[in-house]
Amino acid sequence: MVVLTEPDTDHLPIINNSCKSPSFFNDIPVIDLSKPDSKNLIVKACEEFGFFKVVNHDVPMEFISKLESEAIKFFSSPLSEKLKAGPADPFGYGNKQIGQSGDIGWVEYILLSTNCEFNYQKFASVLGVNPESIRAAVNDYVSAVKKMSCEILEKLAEGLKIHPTNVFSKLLKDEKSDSVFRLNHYPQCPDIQEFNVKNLIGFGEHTDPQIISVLRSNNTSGLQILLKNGNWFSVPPDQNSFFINVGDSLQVMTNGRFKSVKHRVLTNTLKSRLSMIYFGGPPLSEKIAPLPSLMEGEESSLYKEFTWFEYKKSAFKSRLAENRLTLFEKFGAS
Ligand SMILES: C=C1C[C@]23C[C@@]1(O)CC[C@H]2[C@@]12CC[C@H](O)[C@@](C)(C(=O)O1)[C@H]2[C@@H]3C(=O)O
Ligand SMILES: O=C(O)CCC(=O)C(=O)O
Ligand SMILES: [Fe+2]
Repeated sequence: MVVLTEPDTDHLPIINNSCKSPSFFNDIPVIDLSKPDSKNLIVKACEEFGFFKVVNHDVPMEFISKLESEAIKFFSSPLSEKLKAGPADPFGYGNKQIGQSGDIGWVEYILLSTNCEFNYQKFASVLGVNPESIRAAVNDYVSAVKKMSCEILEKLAEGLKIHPTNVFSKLLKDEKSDSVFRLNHYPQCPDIQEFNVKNLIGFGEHTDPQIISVLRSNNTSGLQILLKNGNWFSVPPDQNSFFINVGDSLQVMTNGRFKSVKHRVLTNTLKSRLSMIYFGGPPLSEKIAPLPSLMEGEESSLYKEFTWFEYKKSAFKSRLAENRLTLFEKFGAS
């Protein structure tokens, strides 16, 4: 098994060092959820970038801090202990290997499903604590972030003038919603500087397959998004806010009006990064198709009919950087 020990620059994906470091993207749309005009700003941000930052949210800081401190304790444990909570197949503790198709990055993580009974015992024994305390920390955080995601999706529907406004949020609220939660830890990597390598890939470029992704990180940079002009931009970290990504399924439901945003994480060689991401997905049996109320005039669907189960099955066999929607496009290459 590959473990996260010394950086091995022969095997880790590295960004060409001769490239200029991407600049910070200071024009990220900032959505204040307490403001009445936020619904229109959310639509604009999804159309322009598929990405935005949320402030004035109702997620209690104590839920964030509690989970963050449990995650720090977990990732600071000896590797031999952490490996007992793995391998990620896809759920569990993963180290360097991302997914099942050969992708690697300078990252260790915990991936779990929000609706399946999860084996918290595995994590709790690493921390030497009661599994119930970990379960509670994850559940409190995920429930609050899911509530905020539903609020955002309802505002989005309002902004798009879709009725009823719960078309998207009901998919996350469904008890069979196939949502995922992930804790990513990108250890600091000072040794790498000896190799004159500044940019090591933590999590390679990709889009998220679900409807919406909600990310919170500590104050370490690393996240980058690809803009329509083909340039990568670094997202200034903000531990008090959330960053929202449009996922592939929302792209399909809006018939391409919103694009799922390509993003990646480069490691910060001096500081470790810790991120928590909630991926809101529909039930497995849900048909993913453009909403009829969004189709204008003679507009026809850009996508073949498929269920989330079919998409997920195909997505989880793909490489990280692949365009997973191509297979499902009506007029695509396939
Ligand atoms: C290489 C892969 C990892 C991934 C499954 C996949 O085959 C392609 C999509 C990847 C992704 C990206 C967003 C989320 O982090 C994730 C959990 C997901 O739903 O799709 C991961 C998958 C993973 O890490 O298993
Ligand atoms: O860890 C991060 O900051 C982002 C990771 C990510 O994009 C993912 O897990 O899908
Ligand atoms: Fe992602």
